[in-house]
Amino acid sequence: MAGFAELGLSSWLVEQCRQLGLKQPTPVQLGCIPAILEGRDCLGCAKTGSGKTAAFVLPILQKLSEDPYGIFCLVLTPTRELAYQIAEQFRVLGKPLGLKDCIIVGGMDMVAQALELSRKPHVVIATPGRLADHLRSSNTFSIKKIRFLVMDEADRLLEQGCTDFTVDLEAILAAVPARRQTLLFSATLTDTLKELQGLATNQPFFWEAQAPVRTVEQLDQRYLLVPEKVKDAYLVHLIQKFHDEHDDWSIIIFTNTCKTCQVLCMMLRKFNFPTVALHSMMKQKERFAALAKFKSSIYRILIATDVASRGLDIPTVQVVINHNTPGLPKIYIHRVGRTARAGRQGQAITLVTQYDIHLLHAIEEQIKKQLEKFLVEEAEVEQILTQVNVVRRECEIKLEATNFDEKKEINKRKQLILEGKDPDLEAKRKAELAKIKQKNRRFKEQVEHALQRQKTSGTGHRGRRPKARPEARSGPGPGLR
Ligand SMILES: Nc1ncnc2c1ncn2[C@@H]1O[C@H](COP(=O)(O)OP(=O)(O)OP(=O)(O)O)[C@@H](O)[C@H]1O
Repeated sequence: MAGFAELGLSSWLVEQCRQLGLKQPTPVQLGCIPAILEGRDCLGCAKTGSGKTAAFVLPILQKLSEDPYGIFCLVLTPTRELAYQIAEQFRVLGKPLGLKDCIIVGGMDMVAQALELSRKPHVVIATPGRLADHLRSSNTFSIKKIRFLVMDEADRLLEQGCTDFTVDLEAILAAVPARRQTLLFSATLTDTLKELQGLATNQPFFWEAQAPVRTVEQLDQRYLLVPEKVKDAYLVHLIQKFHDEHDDWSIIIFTNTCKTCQVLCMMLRKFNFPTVALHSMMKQKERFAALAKFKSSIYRILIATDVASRGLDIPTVQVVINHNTPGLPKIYIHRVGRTARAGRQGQAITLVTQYDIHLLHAIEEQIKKQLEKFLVEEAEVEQILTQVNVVRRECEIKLEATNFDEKKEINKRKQLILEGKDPDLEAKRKAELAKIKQKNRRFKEQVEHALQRQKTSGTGHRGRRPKARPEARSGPGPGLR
């Protein structure tokens, strides 16, 4: 197998890899590094924890060492925490170069960032919203001459989720040169490949890991069927079990909303589990502090929304628990990918309520693997059921007293005003967009059902309009909020 030197990397970079303990390139590194060094655009799709970051950091550092200037490279990433993690890889691998990097993310001081940008760092690592704000409001820096544009978690940057980056990306793309190398990476690139290909037009090199299953082999994936009303008792039971059976344990729990995340964090603390929360309603400093405490194992449980589902590399995480079944298979892939990284073992347990079984099936279909049932001692769960429900209710009441919902609404409005938008108009626009999306989704489901029916009946009637089946019209169950 080729080593880092055979990929065309300079000896100083090979030495940096050795010092970091990277002995052999991973497949995505083997595939992408030579193409990037040749000057080609690159779309790299490989499983979670397979070393995609170094696959772009190493060749960029090599090119930077040949022709150093600032701003040489711009890396875009969907979350603030991920921006810091990528910057760290640049710093460690680029140390002999005296690399200057700059992190531009929301929630941090804008003036200090503007100053840093004006000092022409070699590499800027940014979340789109804050970088676009700087482009709109400041002329003390330019990204007109960048050689590399990297989009990490590229599919997330392009999709129109609850954080929609489209407008900010347009502003950024208008400010970068047409002649550049564009590198796009994710574990789920194939879902948005067409849109992404429009961005990478310079002899694009597409690298995708060939594997029958879309999640890593070392990951033990299970589901636990639980009634909606008592799922928290199962959660507490699961954590207690890991606590009792392992000396050294570390768990990430994913929830669907900031409020659930906060309530569950309070609840788990009441049960004396060392828990920290991470969600977008927290101040940025609190977010960083929480992550640092979890990384250093001061706290063994991180309870988070999907703000932590992508990219975070915390080697000590042995278990991921999905408190809700993710509504999209790709969210599941990224969440469970927080464990079993870089060849390590890991376990993922997804709580599935009576309303979420169709979501579980969709996940299994996408990852091309059936999840096994996780077995628990029901009697043990029953013993704690009432206590857990009472504690959760207490925590809810306590949280409500802090006006959590109201604060969330105010925060949202503040953010929109800062972006120069009218909050009321935005709410209307969002509602309309949601309606259109729902209509499209229903139509897609109807077509899929019709096709499925055609396939099973084997008649193959062509040109017939698909009829809606009642369940296709009913939409997601209450489990999917
Ligand atoms: N060649 C290598 N040999 C051993 N470990 C490696 C190698 N390259 C990277 N790693 C390590 O593997 C871990 C995962 O890498 P990385 O965070 O880049 O994964 P990723 O593919 O970007 O995952 P995700 O899709 O979750 O973002 C890191 O801790 C990194 O240091």
